[in-house]
Amino acid sequence: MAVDHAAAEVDHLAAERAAARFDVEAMKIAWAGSRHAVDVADRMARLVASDPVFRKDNRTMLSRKDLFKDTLRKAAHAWKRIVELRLTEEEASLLRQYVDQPGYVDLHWGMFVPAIKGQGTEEQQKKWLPLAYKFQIIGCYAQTELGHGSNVQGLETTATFDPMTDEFVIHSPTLTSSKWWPGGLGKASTHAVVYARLITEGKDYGIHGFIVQLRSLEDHSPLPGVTLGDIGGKFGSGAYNSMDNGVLRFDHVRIPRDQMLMRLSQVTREGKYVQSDVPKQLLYGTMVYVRQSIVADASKALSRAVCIAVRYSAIRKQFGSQDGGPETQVLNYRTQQSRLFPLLASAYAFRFVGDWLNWLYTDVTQKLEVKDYSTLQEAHACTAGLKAVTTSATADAIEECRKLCGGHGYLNSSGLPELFAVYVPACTYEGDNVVLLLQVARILMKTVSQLTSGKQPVGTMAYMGKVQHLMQSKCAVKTEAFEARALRMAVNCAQNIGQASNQEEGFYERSPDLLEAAVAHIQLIIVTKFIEKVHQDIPGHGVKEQLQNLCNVYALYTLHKHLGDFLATGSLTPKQGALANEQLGKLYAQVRPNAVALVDAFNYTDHYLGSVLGRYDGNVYPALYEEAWKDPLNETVVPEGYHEYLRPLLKQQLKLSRL
Ligand SMILES: CCCCCCCCCC/C=C\CCCC(=O)SCCNC(=O)CCNC(=O)[C@H](O)C(C)(C)COP(=O)(O)OP(=O)(O)OC[C@H]1O[C@@H](n2cnc3c(N)ncnc32)[C@H](O)[C@@H]1OP(=O)(O)O
Ligand SMILES: Cc1cc2nc3c(=O)[nH]c(=O)nc-3n(C[C@H](O)[C@H](O)[C@H](O)COP(=O)(O)OP(=O)(O)OC[C@H]3O[C@@H](n4cnc5c(N)ncnc54)[C@H](O)[C@@H]3O)c2cc1C
Repeated sequence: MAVDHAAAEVDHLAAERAAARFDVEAMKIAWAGSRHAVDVADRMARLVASDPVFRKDNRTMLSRKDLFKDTLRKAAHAWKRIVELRLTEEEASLLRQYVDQPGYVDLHWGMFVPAIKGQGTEEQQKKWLPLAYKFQIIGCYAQTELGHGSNVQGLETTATFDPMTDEFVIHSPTLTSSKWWPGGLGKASTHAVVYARLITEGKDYGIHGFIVQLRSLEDHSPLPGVTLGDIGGKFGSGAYNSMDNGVLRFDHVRIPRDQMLMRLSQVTREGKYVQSDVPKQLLYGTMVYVRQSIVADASKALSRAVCIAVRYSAIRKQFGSQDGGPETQVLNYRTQQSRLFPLLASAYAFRFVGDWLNWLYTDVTQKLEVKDYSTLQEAHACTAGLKAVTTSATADAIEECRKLCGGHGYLNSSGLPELFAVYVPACTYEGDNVVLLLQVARILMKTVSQLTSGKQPVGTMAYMGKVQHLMQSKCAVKTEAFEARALRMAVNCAQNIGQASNQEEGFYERSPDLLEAAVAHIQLIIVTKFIEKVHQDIPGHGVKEQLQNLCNVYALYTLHKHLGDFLATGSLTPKQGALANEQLGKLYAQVRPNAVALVDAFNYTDHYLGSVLGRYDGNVYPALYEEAWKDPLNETVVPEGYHEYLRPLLKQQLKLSRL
């Protein structure tokens, strides 16, 4: 008798859900942060999913031009709905998230507005923000140039003050000074916050921000002296090609003096440069803000990939029966579990560390308002380091999820290729991950050097103050081992640098080790914040236990993956390392019955997930089959090109065979 495999697969997810040993609804709250957060997210996700304008299943088949126009249409429609429904800022931002298509709006709200808020005076905010809030202007963040991205101090664009006219002259003196990459610049933006070297009274005062109008508000044409366009197609089909990353050159473009963002420093009518009493690093404040939001985004992207891979692994069956009986769900293979469950645990880990980072950012911002700059370094180290570690891990994890889904993972309809292509530049934008980890390493070296002077490290570096204890102790398999590993790696680097002829040379020579020391420090933060989370009061049947398991999986997996560090620094013995690995295997067995419910707790709609493999109902095979027929290649039975290229070839073969 023919078995209806499709019906059997659907039943599988129901059986998986029934087997879960915890309250999924309560876990949704633990994941989202509150009942309110679950409800708002749910409402916005459904609003987007039910609106045909937000359809995205055909995205990878659109040409670049059509994709861009589709992005403009979606952005305009989203704005219309936001205004019509009088959505709050929280609701509007979630709605944009669920539209799930990179576009100029991200940079307008994500960087242009925050740059004016952070670096503009009150007057400048009063003038520019209402225009931006109502979309009467569209803005982008124009910092990176063709020749310089990572090295902000190396930017070449100039803003020279002309006291005769009370204007700045913005100029691109070389090809390499062309602004290159800013999202939204290529086709959509009317304005930009442009970073340029401020020159007044013949002196170069370094990089400052300026609001510059680029396009006419009448017909969108570039203003005189402005040359701009899109920089061209990017990695993957669909994906980040919806974004108009742009190029921009200035030929002596004049702007009024009051368009220099003057909260941090000013130029007077006479051309005098006046430095405010705030640290100049606040110029980098917008980047700090975006880096913390990128950490929150990492858990979103990772949880999407993991949700697809877990559900599909529960559906997919291979081997296990020689006699026609049911085959084994691939989720039951130990290898599948050991590849997948650490990623599931990482999604939760990044979610909680992202929440903590958001708290830290808010706290630092409040302190800055009362001129307390004491936590600026902590904010920089944590945002830079966590951005680097979480985005690298997430990009690798999405690719691993694709492999975990076998051949079907390679299809666009799995959603994974596009998710990867959209996500992977997060390792580069907002600071190349290596460059950011070296920033963390510099702060670690500074902290180690201050230990001897008796200065007590604070915040996430406080553990370094326990130097006597951590350098000597034998550690149990818990946070202390992570602390000892991170501290010992940092101290080793500092000692090696100390032997070099000078500090800079030593830092340069030891930079590969410094990267690893920085990663160890950041992983300690992630583990610590996860542990702190599970120590909180978490309501709901079995929820705390599940989070405890995932926390242990994250910590032990990280330990297993970096066992070399733990052994080399003597933070663990080989026996402890082996025991930790044993324990990890046992934890996977505890995660297994809960895996599907743990990804259900992310509460993603099928629309947002965008994957036939990750469908909530598990009805994978009919959906895959149906999806294939939608490909433009299947619009005709005989392909275009048959008469030109296939038929003559086939006829020729026929003639040859008759010879
Ligand atoms: C709800 C809304 C959500 C919104 C989300 C929106 C997200 C939208 C996503 C859209 C997608 C993509 C957007 C991408 C946008 C971009 O990519 S914008 C461009 C980003 N560019 C970079 O990140 C450049 C990276 N480079 C730098 O940051 C600096 O050049 C670098 C820090 C590497 C070096 O700077 P230098 O000035 O040369 O400084 P140093 O000598 O190394 O350091 C001097 C001291 O300053 C301290 N420092 C450095 N940075 C900061 C900082 N950000 N904050 C505080 N302090 C900082 C550093 O520790 C040194 O301190 P010391 O003197 O030792 O005490
Ligand atoms: C999709 C996307 C969107 C973007 N959006 C914007 C935007 O809206 N606005 C904007 O201004 N910019 C934007 N950017 C630019 C982005 O911020 C830069 O690309 C990023 O900061 C990296 O700089 P870079 O390209 O100069 O890389 P490079 O610094 O040239 O990196 C090349 C290599 O050199 C290495 N390297 C560099 N410096 C060091 C060092 N000191 N020590 C060791 N290794 C080093 C890096 O690790 C990397 O391997 C965007 C980029 C992308 C990809």
